[in-house]
Amino acid sequence: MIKALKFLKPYKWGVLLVFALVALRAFLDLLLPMILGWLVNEGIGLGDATIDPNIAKIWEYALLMLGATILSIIFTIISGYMESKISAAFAVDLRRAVYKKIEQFSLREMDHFTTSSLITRSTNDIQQLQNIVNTLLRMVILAPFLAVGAIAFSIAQHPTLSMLLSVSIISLVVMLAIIFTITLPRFQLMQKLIDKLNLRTRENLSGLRVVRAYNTQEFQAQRIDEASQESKNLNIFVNRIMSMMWPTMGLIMGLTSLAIVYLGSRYFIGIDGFDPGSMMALMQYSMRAIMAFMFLTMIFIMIPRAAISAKRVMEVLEMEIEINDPEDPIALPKDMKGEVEFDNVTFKYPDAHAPVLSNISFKAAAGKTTAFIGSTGSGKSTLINLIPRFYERTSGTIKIDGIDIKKLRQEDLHSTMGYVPQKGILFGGSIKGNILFGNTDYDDNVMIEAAQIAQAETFIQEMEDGYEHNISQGGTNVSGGQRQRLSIARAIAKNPLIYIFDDSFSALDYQTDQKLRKLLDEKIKATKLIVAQRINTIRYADQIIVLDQGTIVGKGTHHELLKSCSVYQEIASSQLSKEEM
Ligand SMILES: Nc1ncnc2c1ncn2[C@@H]1O[C@H](COP(=O)(O)OP(=O)(O)OP(=O)(O)O)[C@@H](O)[C@H]1O
Repeated sequence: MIKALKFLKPYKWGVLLVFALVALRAFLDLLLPMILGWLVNEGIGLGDATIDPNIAKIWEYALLMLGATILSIIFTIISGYMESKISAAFAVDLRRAVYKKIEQFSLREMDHFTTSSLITRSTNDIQQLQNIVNTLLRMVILAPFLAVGAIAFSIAQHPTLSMLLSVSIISLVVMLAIIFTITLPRFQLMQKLIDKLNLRTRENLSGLRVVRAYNTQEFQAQRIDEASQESKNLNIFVNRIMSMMWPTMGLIMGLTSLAIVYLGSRYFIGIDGFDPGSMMALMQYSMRAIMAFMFLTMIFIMIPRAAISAKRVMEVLEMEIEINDPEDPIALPKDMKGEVEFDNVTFKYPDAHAPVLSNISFKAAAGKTTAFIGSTGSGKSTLINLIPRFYERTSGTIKIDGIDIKKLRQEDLHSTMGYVPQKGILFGGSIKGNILFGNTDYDDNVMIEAAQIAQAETFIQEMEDGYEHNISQGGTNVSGGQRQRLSIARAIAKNPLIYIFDDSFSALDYQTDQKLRKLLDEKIKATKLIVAQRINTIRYADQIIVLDQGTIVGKGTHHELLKSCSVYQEIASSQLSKEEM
């Protein structure tokens, strides 16, 4: 919690001003009952029927009370405005920091938190913290100030009667302690249930078509309903208990007033200068003291609740990032060629028992095409993901032009690469924006040539606004093949040294696949690393690496492998005709 509150540091002067305003307000609030007491005694003259009301005094004290109230309102408005502004700015800073941190996450850290939980943490949890900061700014000074002030003034009015307050305050604190002992542990559970609800809703919405096609709407709805019921039941339970808080407090306040009036008028009035004005003031101070203890208890209660959200947010911010830039990075040489080398690389997923890649060694020559093939789950995507350091190899070395990629800044490393993921990913915005995503020159000719090579130009031109056509969020208004081609065009427009195609041609028809690869070979002289399922996509590659259960079982050209590698032969025979073989 304290660590999260450090994000308030840039606003320390604002916070101090709020505290000063709140203290002034509390001071004015404490003056009011005293002035009321004077007004009653000196103005109305209650308790002595022989004295006429002193209208001048009533006016004087009434105006004094009005002035104090107006000032208090002004301070409250200004401090309220500042509290909202500071807490909103605090939330923005925190959200920005969380987002910045998540951006540095490797896939390992993303797997650790899960996307849904990261969304809840950066929205709901930060919102909770914003609310708490807002409330704390107001109460952290007000509550102790009012509590001490109200009790001191009560004692000054009548030490014996003010003992009643201790009974009221103890009952209040006991009542609140019971309520919060029951509810607090449930708050943590509540955040977890929100995570779960988010996860299920997200899963269901992104797989909506599959859900419909398999007529499992009811089953899915039931799963969401289950999560939502759990959250609902818990919310109802917590709110039911919390709803007892205000009425009980009202009861305690009422009983305290009653006791003061009864005991005061019966036993103490007229003794030792205890007059009706003092009794009224004492009543008002008691109310304020009870309120103050209510605020104080709420602070103690809110802090653990906020601490839960703060902990979840700080977990993200403090997550040790596995993949960091080296302290003393090597600058990218100017004349890079783009040779990629794996030297005895082994990789194990964090929670897995066995490595998915073992002792991988190969060299992908600069400017040549190296392809990876193997059965599903053989480790092709994992291998290719190690090159941009999306995952960190467990042992061995990966080099580009002889430089260990660990010795490069990640930004430099990524600047050498055009990465096309298995699932074409597009962003909301124009086609142009998507293609020129990594091209800092924003050159239209580059865009058009990239689209031509990627076989995307024809369908782009058929669209009403051509390159300005709007891509909806997640690229849902283009087909799978179009999405892949636009992703490929994006990599080409970046003009990288090394291309990484992670099964990026799978949604293309045979003809388009052929044309695209032909143009890639003719026009692009960079190093190409291609993961593919189809032999036809890679048969002309300069080198083909065959993977089986995470190890290399064959290396060579199509013809060499057909002769020497049984796994390759098996894949080829399942895909090619006898003549092609
Ligand atoms: N994030 C992950 N955490 C743990 N294990 C994983 C993770 N991703 C993949 N795996 C496991 O690693 C192995 C290799 O997966 P990978 O995706 O690299 O295979 P692939 O050859 O690319 O498969 P495909 O051709 O089906 O895409 C599989 O057994 C898979 O279950």
